[in-house]
Amino acid sequence: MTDNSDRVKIVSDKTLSNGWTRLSSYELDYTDRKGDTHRIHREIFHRTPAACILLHDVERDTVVLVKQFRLPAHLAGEDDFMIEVPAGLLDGDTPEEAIRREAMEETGFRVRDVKFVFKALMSPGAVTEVVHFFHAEVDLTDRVEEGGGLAEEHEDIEVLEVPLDDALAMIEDGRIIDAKTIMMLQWARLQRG
Ligand SMILES: Nc1nc2c(ncn2[C@@H]2O[C@H](COP(=O)(O)OP(=O)(O)O[C@H]3O[C@H](CO)[C@@H](O)[C@H](O)[C@@H]3O)[C@@H](O)[C@H]2O)c(=O)[nH]1
Ligand SMILES: [Mg+2]
Repeated sequence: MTDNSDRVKIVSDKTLSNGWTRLSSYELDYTDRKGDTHRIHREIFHRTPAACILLHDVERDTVVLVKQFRLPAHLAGEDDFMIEVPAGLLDGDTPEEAIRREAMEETGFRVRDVKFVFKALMSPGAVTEVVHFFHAEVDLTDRVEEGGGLAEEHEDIEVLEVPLDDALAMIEDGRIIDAKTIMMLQWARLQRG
């Protein structure tokens, strides 16, 4: 990693809103590649880290997806119910602990061996969220609970088992528009060779 920290000096950080997610307004002095320093203003959402997982039944070549209401999709004029890979916030756990917990809560699948694949910033211009991506092989005996999400959190999650090829087709026809889900399904396609 290149250390460019001497090119960035945070001048001020003002909290504009401090609800579920903190939104802050920054002033920073940024020194560009030519060596000129500029005062820049940025508004940033301080999102905590998250994890997601592709649960793949290799034998049947199916993947486990979840479908749930997403207000931002509704507001953007897209289908309110998004089809995604299981995901959740780390809530202070390690990424691996968190994704085992979320897989169980959302899908009822017990995850045995889990493989870290990559991590990604999903909206690096404005959002601090880092998502850790995992993969696990599952079979029918791993579905030990119903899933569906936490009732006390008003999660209302439908669990889908979809052939990988059908899920890939759902990217093409626009039924899957969630970035982390598209990334994981494309990754699975590449693994298959
Ligand atoms: N009170 C309150 N609760 C919220 C709010 N936003 C979310 N929640 C609750 O916080 C929990 C978040 O559920 P998780 O399963 O931990 O996260 P997620 O919503 O699935 O988020 C994942 O996918 C998102 C969309 O791709 C990502 O944005 C997110 O970082 C993560 O990867 C849910 O119970 C939801 O009700 C809010 O503004 N206020
Ligand atoms: Mg979730």
